[in-house]
Amino acid sequence: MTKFDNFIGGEWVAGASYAPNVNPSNTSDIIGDYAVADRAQALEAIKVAKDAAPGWGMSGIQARFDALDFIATELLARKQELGELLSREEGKTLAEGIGEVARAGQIFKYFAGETLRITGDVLPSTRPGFGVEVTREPVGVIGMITPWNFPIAIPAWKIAPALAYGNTVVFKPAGLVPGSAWALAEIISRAGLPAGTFNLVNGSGREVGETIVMSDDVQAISFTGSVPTGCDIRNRAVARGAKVQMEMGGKNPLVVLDDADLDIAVDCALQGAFFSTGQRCTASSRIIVTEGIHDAFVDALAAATKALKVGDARDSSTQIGPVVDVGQLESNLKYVEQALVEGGTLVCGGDRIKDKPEGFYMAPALITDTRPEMTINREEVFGPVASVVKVKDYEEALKVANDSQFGLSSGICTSSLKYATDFKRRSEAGMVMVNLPTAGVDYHVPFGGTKGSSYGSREQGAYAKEFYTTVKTAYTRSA
Ligand SMILES: NC(=O)C1=CN([C@@H]2O[C@H](COP(=O)(O)OP(=O)(O)OC[C@H]3O[C@@H](n4cnc5c(N)ncnc54)[C@H](OP(=O)(O)O)[C@@H]3O)[C@@H](O)[C@H]2O)C=CC1
Ligand SMILES: O=C(O)CCC(=O)C(=O)O
Repeated sequence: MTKFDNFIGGEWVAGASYAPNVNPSNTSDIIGDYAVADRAQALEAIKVAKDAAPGWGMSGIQARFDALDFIATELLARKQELGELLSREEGKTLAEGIGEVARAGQIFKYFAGETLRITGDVLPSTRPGFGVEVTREPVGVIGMITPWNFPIAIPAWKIAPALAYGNTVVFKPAGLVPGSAWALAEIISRAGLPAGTFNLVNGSGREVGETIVMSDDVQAISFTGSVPTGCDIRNRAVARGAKVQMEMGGKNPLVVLDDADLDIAVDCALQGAFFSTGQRCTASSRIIVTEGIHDAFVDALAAATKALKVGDARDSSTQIGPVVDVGQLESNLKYVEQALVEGGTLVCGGDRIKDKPEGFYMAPALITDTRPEMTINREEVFGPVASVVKVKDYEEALKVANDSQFGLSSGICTSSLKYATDFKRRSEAGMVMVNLPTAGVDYHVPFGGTKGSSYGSREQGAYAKEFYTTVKTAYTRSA
């Protein structure tokens, strides 16, 4: 079995132990054994990142551009091969896996360009004879803790801006998907960065993650993952004075109004709820439908859901891959069961697919007759499960849509400019979609939410610099 090491201080370093990377489409397929770092190795990665920070922070923008452009170009050239690896270890379809690798490449291209666009301000002072300059400086060492559902795009949208703005990186990927992280690290290892600038420390959240969170030598933490883990990290990192940025999920509403185009609405719901096996923080897990279109919409969505082909992620005919692991599968099934106990009606799916015991396959679940206060409409499921809430009119739909502890993404299907405009203004979400699925975003604009979904400044696009830089104001006596 091939062994894959961690990357610390410019060297490939054996793990304190190794863990197998299992294919969720077929659990007899082991992709490789991946290094698992211990606390001492995490501390070593932090130390070398700290040592490298002054040098990389003072590096020229051409060196940063060249490194990021190199990474981008290789990711784009190898998107088929790396997309296949991603599908094999995470379970999203091959098309989605290839698309995600391409997206990671585009993110690196974008931030390569951003290195050439770092600006500041030159101002007169209020005092005669003085000048003022406002510049963007690196923050220092950035710790990155990432989830399993976007194993290359989420690391890319944290690592690329961190390096572009002159920071060094300690990257801890999710334990379930070390393969994409390793492949990305291997490309970065050849990008010409000084030793210690970028470090991969695959290891457990409890040991490696906590070491990163609690180290005073890590100036900032960027995290994506679950609410409990994110809140715990935020509380501890903020208490020691670190800068933090958290993306912690959603319970994203898709509103369907009577005047919606039925085909567009069904397509948005189907894609938003079930594609990527529903394992997206932007998934449309609450579908809020006005009463005039409700029955026709549910009938059409049920027919489309039943027709979805669930299967091996790398089979080209598959539309929905497996759930990522057995724990997530069991959790999804429990949420379906609880929705029925609380009064929901199961229209289709909601069970493990019996004739595919080799993987973690679940039939996409559509549940109707749900009420806003039911557990299924309050908590993030993170699987192929959608619930429908019937409402009287637009105002009630908006109220139900906003009635959530989360506020990541929201959507509306309507042919009315008036309702679309009003929804964009009054929806309490960080990202709003009109006649589009709640999931599926561009890489050059901000990503993030309101309320319990996010904390700290936005990720992606030019707004990323708020997190990855600190502002310095310099005064000069010029006369
Ligand atoms: N918002 C989103 O994009 C995502 C949301 N989720 C939600 O989270 C649920 C559970 O998924 P799970 O993967 O366990 O999510 P977690 O939030 O537990 O994991 C996310 C990352 O945090 C790490 N981590 C875990 N515990 C700690 C800790 N104490 N200190 C520092 N880092 C830590 C994990 O490491 P390790 O993998 O080694 O445990 C992983 O890298 C899902 O069912 C889903 O609801 C999950 C993934 C993404
Ligand atoms: O909607 C997308 O494309 C991005 C979603 C995402 O980042 C997530 O679900 O974690």
